Amino acid sequence: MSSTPASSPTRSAAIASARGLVKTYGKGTTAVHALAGVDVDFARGQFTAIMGPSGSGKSTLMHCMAGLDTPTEGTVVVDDLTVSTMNQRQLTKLRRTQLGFIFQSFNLVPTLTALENITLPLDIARRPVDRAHLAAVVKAVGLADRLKHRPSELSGGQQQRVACARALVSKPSVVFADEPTGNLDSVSSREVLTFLRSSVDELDQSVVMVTHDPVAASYAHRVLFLADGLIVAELTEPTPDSVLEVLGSLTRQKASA
Ligand SMILES: Nc1ncnc2c1ncn2[C@@H]1O[C@H](COP(=O)(O)OP(=O)(O)OP(=O)(O)O)[C@@H](O)[C@H]1O
Repeated sequence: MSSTPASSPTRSAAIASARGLVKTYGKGTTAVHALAGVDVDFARGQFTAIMGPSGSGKSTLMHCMAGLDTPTEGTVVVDDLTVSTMNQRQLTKLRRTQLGFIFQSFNLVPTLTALENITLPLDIARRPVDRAHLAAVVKAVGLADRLKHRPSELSGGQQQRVACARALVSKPSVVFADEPTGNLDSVSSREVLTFLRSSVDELDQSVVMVTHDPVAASYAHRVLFLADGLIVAELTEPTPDSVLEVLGSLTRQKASA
């Protein structure tokens, strides 16, 4: 009998997790505890948003999870691989083969077409392009008639949708998105967020997104709230109003502390 991926005893329910995650910048009296002992599980096949005030540790958490930064203490596991003990060569391979990234600033190569940008990670890794998956991703981001355009010939929203397709085309274990709608108007933001959500619901992707925007967070299945380097609250099935309410109560707690 073949077992489905979800029921396999060897696959954990969390696509990425951290235990006792500490990140300290600097030393002695000038030390900044960006992460102060975070325990977190990001569910497989879910869209998770990370929110919190400026300086609460959101980017640091994402960077430690994605092997872009090294934790001071604690363990990070992504798709059953222990990231926190990897050397630079292993981290590079992990990022190239297992992870997808979407940044606020799109980070497309200006001289390449949209299609060449999308397949670039596979070309760099010398991996074959799964044509059926590429077609599904291109269709999902609604870029089929823009594939020959260069980034300068695309709107900001279209450029970010190219970046989304690039992040997904290699079927990564998890996509990390850092403020993906930070440079977009509300219409383009909605397109990108709808795509990210559908990549989870329809393409079985796992997505972790840092955002300041309660509307963006409401597209996620779950929102985690950071304050002073710790996860202090969470919401499932968020709405913009419920997210704003938690953010407001965190701000009030901070003001009265
Ligand atoms: N390379 C660094 N060197 C020193 N301190 C750093 C460094 N990176 C981050 N920090 C500090 O760590 C803390 C957490 O930063 P981080 O960027 O993770 O917060 P954030 O929640 O993502 O903030 P923002 O919403 O403003 O982007 C802040 O106090 C920040 O100043």
